[in-house]
Amino acid sequence: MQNFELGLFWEQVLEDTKKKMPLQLWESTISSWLIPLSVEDLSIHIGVTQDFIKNIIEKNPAVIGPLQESIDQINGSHLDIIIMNILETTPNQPSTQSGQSNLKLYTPVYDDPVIIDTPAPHQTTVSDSLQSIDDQLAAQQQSQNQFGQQQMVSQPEPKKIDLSYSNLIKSFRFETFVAGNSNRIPFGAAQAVAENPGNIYNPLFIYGPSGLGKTHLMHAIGNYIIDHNPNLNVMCITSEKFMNTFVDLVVRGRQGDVFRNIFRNIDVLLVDDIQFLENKEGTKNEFFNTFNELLDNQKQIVLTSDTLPSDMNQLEDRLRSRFQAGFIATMDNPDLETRIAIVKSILEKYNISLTNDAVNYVAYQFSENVRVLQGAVNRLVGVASLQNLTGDIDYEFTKSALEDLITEQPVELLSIKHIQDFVSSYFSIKKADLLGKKRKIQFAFPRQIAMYLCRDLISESYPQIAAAFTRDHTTILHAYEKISKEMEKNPETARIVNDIKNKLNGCG
Ligand SMILES: Nc1ncnc2c1ncn2[C@@H]1O[C@H](COP(=O)(O)OP(=O)(O)OP(=O)(O)O)[C@@H](O)[C@H]1O
Repeated sequence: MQNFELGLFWEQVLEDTKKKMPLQLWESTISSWLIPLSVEDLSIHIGVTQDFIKNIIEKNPAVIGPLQESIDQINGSHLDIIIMNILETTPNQPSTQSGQSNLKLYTPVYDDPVIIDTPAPHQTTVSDSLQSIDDQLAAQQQSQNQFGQQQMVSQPEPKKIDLSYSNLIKSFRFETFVAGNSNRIPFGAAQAVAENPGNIYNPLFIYGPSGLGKTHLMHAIGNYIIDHNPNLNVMCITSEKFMNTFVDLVVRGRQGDVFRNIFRNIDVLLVDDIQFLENKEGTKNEFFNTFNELLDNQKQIVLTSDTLPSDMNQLEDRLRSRFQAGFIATMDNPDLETRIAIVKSILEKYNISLTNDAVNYVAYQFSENVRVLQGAVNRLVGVASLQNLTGDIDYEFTKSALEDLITEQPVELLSIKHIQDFVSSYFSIKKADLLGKKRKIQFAFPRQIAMYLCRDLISESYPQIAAAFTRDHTTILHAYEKISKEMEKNPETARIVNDIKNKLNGCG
């Protein structure tokens, strides 16, 4: 097992299991949930991020059967499958009973699989690796400073590094990104950069909390440029990979020229999670040099970070001011409308549909970030396919399938009744008048707005809204069109409707 490449092995397992199971089931279980961790002795360790996934995989013969078969076939002999919840594993916890064997960790980052050989029993986390790289760097710089030149200590052979491809995730494109109020500015800035690299918003600094789509937007820029401008060299790299490359080539390999040449030839540099460079002294300096050289030559730079440059306390002023010199685009948490659109776009991919109240329920309950929302939809799809559900998934099924993912007090679902109550109190009219037949403007206008919102905000069907207002569905259609046009013509109507929407969404 000395040369065992877990990344390649897993790719074959994915390919093989895909042939053995219904595509939908494969996509919603094996391909999206499992993270290969290591192969030790006679077992393969596979990580998941939630206990229920472990249960679903282990207990379902339609999933565990093909998985076991493929693993054994590709390995050439039987391997016990051990599924573990990686979020419950503490960094220093021994991950093997056997004690001293070498553990191969596969880090599922976007770029090439990284095999990190670490002596068991201590499992190495990404941040451990980063720390140790930085320690080596610091040690080398110390020896350089002390003796004025590089000490001739024996160094391991430099690793051959392939940076000839761009590491872009193909599915992260502008077309697959749902734009809404919370991300319209970064979305627009990203499109502008993609259409005109090097000439506008340089560097583009995409900032926001975890899971809101920063990486997606950055890859979308890269994919767009490659499609429309194939002559440009695009490099997409995590700050961790930048650091590893620097250490391998410059620190261990003493091939600084090679390193600089690689980066000198880039037209578009996309660096994810730049905040990790904040404390890495040597790498930070090299990054500054690379960054300056590219900017001076009008090459495009895009950075993502969950920390604003002004809050990166360890960053030197010269780098901070360089980061701030371009455009900082902030991603906010998506509002309800955008979340509903995201849920629908994920469901489209799976070719599965939910009733409106089920969609609203998911979008309402999982508001933390898009990654969490995606996880909930994937889980729902997984549970539905395991039960061979056909037709629209309804509210009750959705609620029970996602029940244990909801840790806080469930949020009350936005419904037609909720909108009717809110609109009548917003305009200080009685609910009976909102629902009644009086045609005076002070009742008719709020009534039409309420009808419009039931359609626009929670996507209820016209017949359902009609029933709730005891009207014909053509009346609802008319109200919807009237308010839509009125909002375009009259800024005051637009302001009122948006104000109600924000308040209903909990943002006002
Ligand atoms: N507006 C959106 N439309 C469609 N998908 C989205 C959107 N926002 C986020 N996603 C999806 O959510 C997931 C998480 O997004 P992403 O990895 O880009 O987040 P991030 O902000 O870079 O998070 P982190 O800081 O943790 O790296 C991805 O699968 C991405 O495609």
